[in-house]
Amino acid sequence: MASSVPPEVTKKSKNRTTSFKSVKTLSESPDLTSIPFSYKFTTNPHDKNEIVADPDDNDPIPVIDYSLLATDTPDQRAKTIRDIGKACEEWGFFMLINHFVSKSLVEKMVDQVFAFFNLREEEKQEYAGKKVVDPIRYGTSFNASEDRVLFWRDFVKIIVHPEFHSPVKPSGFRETSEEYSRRTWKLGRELLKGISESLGLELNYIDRTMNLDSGLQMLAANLYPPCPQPEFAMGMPPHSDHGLLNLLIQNGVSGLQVLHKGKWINVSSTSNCFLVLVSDHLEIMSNGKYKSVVHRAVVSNGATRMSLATVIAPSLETVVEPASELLDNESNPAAYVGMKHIDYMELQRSNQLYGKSVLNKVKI
Ligand SMILES: O=C(O)CCC(=O)C(=O)O
Ligand SMILES: [Fe+2]
Repeated sequence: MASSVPPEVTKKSKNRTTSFKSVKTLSESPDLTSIPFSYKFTTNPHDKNEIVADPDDNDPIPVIDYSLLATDTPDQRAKTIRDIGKACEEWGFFMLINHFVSKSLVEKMVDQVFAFFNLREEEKQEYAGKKVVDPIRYGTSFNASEDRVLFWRDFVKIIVHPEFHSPVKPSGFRETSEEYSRRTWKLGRELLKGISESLGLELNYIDRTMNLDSGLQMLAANLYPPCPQPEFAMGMPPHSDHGLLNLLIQNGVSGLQVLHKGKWINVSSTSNCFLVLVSDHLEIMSNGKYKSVVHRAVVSNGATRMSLATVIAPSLETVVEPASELLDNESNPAAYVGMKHIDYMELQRSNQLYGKSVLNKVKI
């Protein structure tokens, strides 16, 4: 049976009992030719019957040009809002180009995330927290005490709104992540205005009802070091995210796959483009009109992959339920029960991460 608790690191950090062996440390062992049993799926986790494909020219991944949403030309804005709505309905996902987060800031942020993961293990383990609302939480796998098989991934999650937090090291992380958080928060809120309109609601509907003035923004960075047996390991299993939107960037190494019409579609990385994922709370508030996208991260034995998710989410105290304006007792009754955001996060944290298992718990 696979052990559910990762092997201890030899050196424990001060005052911590939760130390673990990171995948980074493991992957750097000079004699590693196979993965430890605790990371190994006994059957190939990339099921033989599943279809993995590159995007089809006849059904391409939707691309939204942000500059056309921000334009003063009403026709162009209206068309972009329709395109966003279509992408949220048909894919739960789109690529965003021509936005206002500069390429140099994105590159600096990627460098800082790598610098964080390159700190000494004891320095990172200072942040080996347990609770979903720990302001900074460094960990491995998804929920190492719950996961039956460990995932080939280390992560750090940092809450940056409503209060900004940053690890002290590496130097420069605070300044870069503060600016990056500010820009992406603004971008997320602007996108949610367009999304409100695409649902036929007033511009500020989501902002207001999700209490975004005190909304939760979290930076979630993932590191996927080279894996000697990628066919038996998984970086992140199929899942959908909590929150409204996830603005994802990656370091130029592919590995993200989204589930679309029963196929896993490889999403390659293009420069200075955000991958925008519809998340569970947008599915709930839209009463299922927009579907949160199921996605996963596969690993390889090539270069280290890094991804950085920026979660744009309701305040922790907000009870998220279908928007009453969209409901109709006869033709569109509420399909989800309301739940506080923080309770939803706890539910996700205390369960195995798999598909839409958490969302299904609030479905009527
Ligand atoms: O690494 C990726 O591309 C996906 C990351 C992800 O799904 C997440 O952080 O929720
Ligand atoms: Fe995700």
